[in-house]
Amino acid sequence: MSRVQPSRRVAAEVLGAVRTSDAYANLLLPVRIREAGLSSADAGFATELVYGTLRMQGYYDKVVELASRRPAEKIDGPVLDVLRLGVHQLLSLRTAAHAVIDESVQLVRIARKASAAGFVNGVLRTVARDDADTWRERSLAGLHGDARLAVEFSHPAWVVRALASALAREDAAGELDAALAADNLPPQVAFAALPGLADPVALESGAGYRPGRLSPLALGSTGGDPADRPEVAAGAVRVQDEGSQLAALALTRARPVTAGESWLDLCAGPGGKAAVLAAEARVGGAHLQANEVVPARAGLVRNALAPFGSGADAPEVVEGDGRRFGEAGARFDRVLLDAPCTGLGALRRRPEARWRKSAADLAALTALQAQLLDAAVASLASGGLLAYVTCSPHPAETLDQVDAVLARHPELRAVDTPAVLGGISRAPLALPERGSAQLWPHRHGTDAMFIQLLTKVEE
Ligand SMILES: C[S@@+](CC[C@H](N)C(=O)[O-])C[C@H]1O[C@@H](n2cnc3c(N)ncnc32)[C@H](O)[C@@H]1O
Repeated sequence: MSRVQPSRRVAAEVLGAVRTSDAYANLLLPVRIREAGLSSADAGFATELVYGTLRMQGYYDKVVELASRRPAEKIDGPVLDVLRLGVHQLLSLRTAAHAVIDESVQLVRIARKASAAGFVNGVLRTVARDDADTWRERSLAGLHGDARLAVEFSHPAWVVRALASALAREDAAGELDAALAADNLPPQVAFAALPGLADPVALESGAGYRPGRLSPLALGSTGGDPADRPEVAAGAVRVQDEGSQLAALALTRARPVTAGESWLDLCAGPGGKAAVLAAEARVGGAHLQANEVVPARAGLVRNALAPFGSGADAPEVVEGDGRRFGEAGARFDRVLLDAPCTGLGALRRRPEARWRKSAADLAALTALQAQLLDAAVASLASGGLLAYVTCSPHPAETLDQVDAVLARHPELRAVDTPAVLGGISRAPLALPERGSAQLWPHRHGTDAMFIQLLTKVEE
């Protein structure tokens, strides 16, 4: 047992928990790393093993099937975890075969699957006999179209089709390979310096930061643990994708803020965009209400907004179903609907997400999105501004929702969102000339956020 490197052991445990108990790798892995007392080098290796294996799982299963002549679903879960980890090391990390095979055999023993030790040994020896290019050719032989891309880029076929149709709607079908490949690369860490609490220009020349790329709040990282930075610990600087920053700023900066405006964040958990809204609201003299239906996530929103205090001008956090805002009640000058969605735009940072969601989840999500959109429209004051945002490029969650809400509500008008973002971004944004903005990892280096501003005409 002692012959297994602790990082491999932690990685196998996390893969097991992701498979059996719906654990989130990004939440569980840091806990397991801490509990195992891994050095920072071992922690980095464990992270690479878990994230890399989960992202490429679809492709690795194809390799395992060819090498074992057995369908992956017929292989015992803990044994398959060890094989996936082994294939990742052999084909992507190019780790020495003897180390991978020896430790993989130990790992199945630790998983109490000693009877599979010979099988694991044989399969990984077969994989190690050929190089990554040979396995790639072999895995793709005879496959065409979506099925080929699904294996090559390790995405479920329905996700390949969703990305293809989103890109085709922008006349950018030729970018599909680049979009799929970008989902398999780790995102760069980006920070948001919250207006009024931190100054990105002052920080960007300091230790640990470099200038951001698109968002005027953004800072890049030169490495190290974000939690070690005092301004991060104080909540003045947050880890946040630049696409999310731009989505929040589209709402707050599309037009000047009038003191006394009231703003609503309808689906606020865990509070990343709410923090940007709260900072912008304070600077402009607006008041923010942040709503979240899941109590634990409402708690996260409270934590996210804690640096803004509890005075009369502090943001208010409320709990409940956002659809209740459609009933009679307060009207807001600006509303953010960052809707629950498939999350297909954040596959880089949630490595297991692509295997968890299915096309069947889409129908329930799109129905909820439409209801939340109706509530957002109802809660919007005349002349008010609504930002409909998803962390998904799936057209059923983005363009189709926008077309449908405009058809249901003749009082709504689409705002030229690429033009608004063009005025906010530090660098030109390659966006198609239509009313909606779709950011892409391969093109913008952000999550694939969709942003559509809408306004209610004055009655
Ligand atoms: C995409 S996330 C929001 C992310 C958030 N804006 C941020 O930047 O941190 C969507 C949130 O909507 C919440 N949600 C789901 N259904 C809801 C509903 N009916 N009413 C209000 N919130 C809901 C989810 O719990 C989730 O926290």
